[in-house]
Amino acid sequence: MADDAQRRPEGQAGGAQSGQDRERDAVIHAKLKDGTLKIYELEKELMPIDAIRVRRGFIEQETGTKLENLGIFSIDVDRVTKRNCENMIGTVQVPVGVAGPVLVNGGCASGKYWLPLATTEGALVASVNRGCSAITKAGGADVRIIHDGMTRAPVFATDSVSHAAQVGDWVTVHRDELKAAAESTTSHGKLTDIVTFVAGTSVYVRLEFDTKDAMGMNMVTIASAKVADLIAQGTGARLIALSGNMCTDKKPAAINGIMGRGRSVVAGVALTNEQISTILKTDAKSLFEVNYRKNLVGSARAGAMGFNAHAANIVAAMFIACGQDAAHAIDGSTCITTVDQTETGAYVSVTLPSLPVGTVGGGTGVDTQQECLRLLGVAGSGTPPGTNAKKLAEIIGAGVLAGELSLLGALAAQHLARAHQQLGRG
Ligand SMILES: CC(C)(COP(=O)([O-])OP(=O)([O-])OC[C@H]1O[C@@H](n2cnc3c(N)ncnc32)[C@H](O)[C@@H]1OP(=O)([O-])[O-])[C@@H](O)C(=O)NCCC(=O)NCCSC(=O)C[C@@](C)(O)CC(=O)[O-]
Ligand SMILES: NC(=O)C1=CN([C@@H]2O[C@H](COP(=O)(O)OP(=O)(O)OC[C@H]3O[C@@H](n4cnc5c(N)ncnc54)[C@H](OP(=O)(O)O)[C@@H]3O)[C@@H](O)[C@H]2O)C=CC1
Repeated sequence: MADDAQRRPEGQAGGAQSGQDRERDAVIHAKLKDGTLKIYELEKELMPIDAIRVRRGFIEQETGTKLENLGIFSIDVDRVTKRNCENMIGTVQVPVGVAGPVLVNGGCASGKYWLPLATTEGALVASVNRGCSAITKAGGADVRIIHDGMTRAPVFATDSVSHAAQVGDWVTVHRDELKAAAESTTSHGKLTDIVTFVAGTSVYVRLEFDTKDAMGMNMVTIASAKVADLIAQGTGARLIALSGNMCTDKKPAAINGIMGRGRSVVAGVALTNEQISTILKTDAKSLFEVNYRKNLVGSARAGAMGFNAHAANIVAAMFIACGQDAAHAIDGSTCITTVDQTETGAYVSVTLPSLPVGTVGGGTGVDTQQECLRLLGVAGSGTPPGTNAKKLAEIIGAGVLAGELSLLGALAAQHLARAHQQLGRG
């Protein structure tokens, strides 16, 4: 943790610049302008808080834009400039709302949770809040992790299709050796599966890891580099790229939906007719029909890879609040939502095959994001390792279920436009 000087926003207590400071900044700006100093080298000469101010001042000059709000923040920039962001000039503030409490009956998460949602979309928090209320009144969401494994798939070039097939055979025979090499790079990660895919002379080796409480992309990438070197040495195949896109990271892909990636989560809740009527202002039949014609048939007709209403909304908002990699919101979009009519109402579920989340590493240590993780009781390493990340995945699964319930309800009741008129444009 850095001292207060590191966190002090310019313009707040002690942040006012003296004439001497301004002169020093002007000298550095001149060096940046003539290229004798690069903007990414500022931290070598200055404290991070000063490097950020000087860089921002330079960008203000270069673009003729005043950036006074970007310069107001409370996070520990000493840590962030080392681990999370290069060429930092400030922060963007995203409003965080809470929804809940939502009762979760999970394999790891158990109890009532307030969900932090970072968003600028009016009506989103209200919607999730309504869904949480429905879930909690219904006795809670059943949530389970059905698969857990982060993947990296290097691509190799071979001389012929028979050579490509040999690479697959070699990997099978040397599996234990590859596992030992991968696990020598990490004290937490475990190599749990290896699957090879061939396309002509290209071979993709999809390596899957249990990453415990880390989302794991750095951990898995480092371990995969070691494995890839052994495969190249042992088979004569040429390593073309450590990521061959069969991982698949940050692109929507059927393989993630079928085989899972990160934590695969299912969440479901049984609602009574009374709960559907009083909380969602609709009935089970309408909920079923909206889900069928919109989420299932509509998505199929559109060629969509997700069969849901707005799962990515909740995933993105919770990912941003909780320091997850925001690009992975794309994985949230592949959710499948189902509505089964029952004798007493409806059973609604969401299946998220790919939810890459962690409670250590990446952005989880940034002060504001860490507070959101603490709010959920999942910051840092779990006991045993892995349980905190699984808890977080289950809580997000319940949040997605809440969002789906509320939006399906609003669509069934013809309330969508009204809600956004009232809450999204005030
Ligand atoms: C807006 C509601 C919730 C009103 O819902 P309502 O049932 O008319 O309102 P209500 O006044 O009867 O309140 C019901 C509950 O909603 C919550 N609630 C109500 N108001 C608030 C508020 N101000 N702040 C926080 N929570 C609020 C709260 O839980 C409350 O219960 P209570 O606590 O009073 O017992 C509802 O109409 C709704 O959920 N609409 C759907 C809005 C939505 O989901 N928008 C988000 C995404 S839309 C989008 O981005 C994707 C899209 C649509 O394009 C995807 C697609 O193609 O489908
Ligand atoms: N490299 C890439 O290709 C990509 C990187 N990213 C970025 O990667 C970052 C996330 O990578 P990730 O590997 O999760 O994070 P970090 O790189 O921050 O590493 C996490 C490390 O924390 C250590 N650790 C301590 N306690 C635990 C615990 N309880 N469970 C698991 N690990 C623990 C592990 O060390 P040890 O291994 O020594 O045990 C682990 O490797 C994000 O910033 C993301 O944006 C995203 C996509 C691609």
